[in-house]
Amino acid sequence: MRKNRGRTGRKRRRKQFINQSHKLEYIQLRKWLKERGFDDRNLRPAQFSDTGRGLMTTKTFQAGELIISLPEKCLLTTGTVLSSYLGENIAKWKPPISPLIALCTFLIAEKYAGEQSVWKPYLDVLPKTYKCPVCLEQEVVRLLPEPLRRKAQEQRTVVQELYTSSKTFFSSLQSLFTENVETVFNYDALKWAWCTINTRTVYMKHSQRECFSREPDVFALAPYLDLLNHSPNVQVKAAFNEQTRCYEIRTDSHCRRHEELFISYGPHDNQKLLLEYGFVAINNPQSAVYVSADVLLKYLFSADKQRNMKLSILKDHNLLENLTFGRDGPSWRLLTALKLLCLGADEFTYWKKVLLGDIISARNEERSLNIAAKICFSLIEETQHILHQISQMKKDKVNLENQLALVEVLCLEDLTILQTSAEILYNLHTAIT
Ligand SMILES: C[S@@+](CC[C@H](N)C(=O)[O-])C[C@H]1O[C@@H](n2cnc3c(N)ncnc32)[C@H](O)[C@@H]1O
Repeated sequence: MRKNRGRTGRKRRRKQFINQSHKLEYIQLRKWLKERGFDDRNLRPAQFSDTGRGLMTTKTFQAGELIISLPEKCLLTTGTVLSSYLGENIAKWKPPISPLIALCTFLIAEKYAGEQSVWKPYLDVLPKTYKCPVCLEQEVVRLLPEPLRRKAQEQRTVVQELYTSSKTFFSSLQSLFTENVETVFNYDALKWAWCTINTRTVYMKHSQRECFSREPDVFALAPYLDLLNHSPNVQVKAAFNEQTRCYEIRTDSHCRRHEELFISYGPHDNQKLLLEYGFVAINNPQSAVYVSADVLLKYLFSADKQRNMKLSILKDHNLLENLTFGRDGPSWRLLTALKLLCLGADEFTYWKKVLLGDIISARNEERSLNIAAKICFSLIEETQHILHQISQMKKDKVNLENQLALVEVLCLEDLTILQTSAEILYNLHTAIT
């Protein structure tokens, strides 16, 4: 069938969106930004069917063009915090707090200030909740694949410890608040501030200040600019321009009028995107399914006399981590680890050649491809099992619908990768037998 290349066809293929710029919160935000020297006419907030809220273009952007230039006055940095009513308390506090906790404190305090906050127009458009793992229910975290599940638990611990270790500093701010500081700076408030910073800041290096601990001071919240969503298929140049004193982003891609304008948050796979930003990108070319060392070892022959030596070689060469299946099949690292593990007793002396990528024997190639296929099939089964669990839970736990939907998308993406890998493995196997 011929593809419809007419106007209607083109229109139908376009993404659905609803312009949001008429909404009071965005009108107020734009007014606030205008007072600080930012008056953009090329981008509009919009709600997109697939990516949620983002920025839509009102003109075509050419590759290399400046898409946004946000004056320093609009940025929220540790400089903003230090020059605020919190500055004196932070400067006095020993041991010094981290730049991150300074920003969290400011966000929580300003949100509490409500109408009184000069940052209100910005705070009003910030998400009320997040979907980073620290915000997910434990029963949802348990459904995540490894190593994401482990990293999700680590993230929870990091935020909990940050809260515990900051409590005495928060108490020192009591004179600034009428309400009990324990109520203002509660765990949920810190989690919200932490996620705001983790998911929305741009990188901006600030010089080390005595009043802060040695942790890097590299964050800036950039109102409006932080409405830009991520696409794994674009590249951008983003930095603070010392001459113009603006935070600027240039895109390397062409973007047509009335489409969503994307930036890149970095070359992240879906596990990293979910961990750091609480979302998953469909058809992410960077994405991969991880094979843990435990899974790999399940397929090691227990009678293999060289088993321990093989394991220590893999460990020494950092080949027990980052073993993956991608859209182009098993990774070089996974196949190399398998080839080494599959060396026969008579082939073991060639282990260095395996690490260099040489073919040792047809037998070794076949064995390693067989095991790769077994692992791939077991991961397919595991992912299908999780998807089944998710569909059950969706019926029983309606309140977890959004969180479950996120894990479901991740699993579906993983399943596509694994099925593609299984096909590639089949073809490779057929080619050598
Ligand atoms: C810097 S903000 C971008 C604007 C955000 N969508 C909003 O409404 O405020 C980063 C957050 O946007 C969301 N996001 C970014 N890119 C996305 C995408 N391609 N698909 C879905 N959500 C995305 C994630 O929730 C992420 O934590």
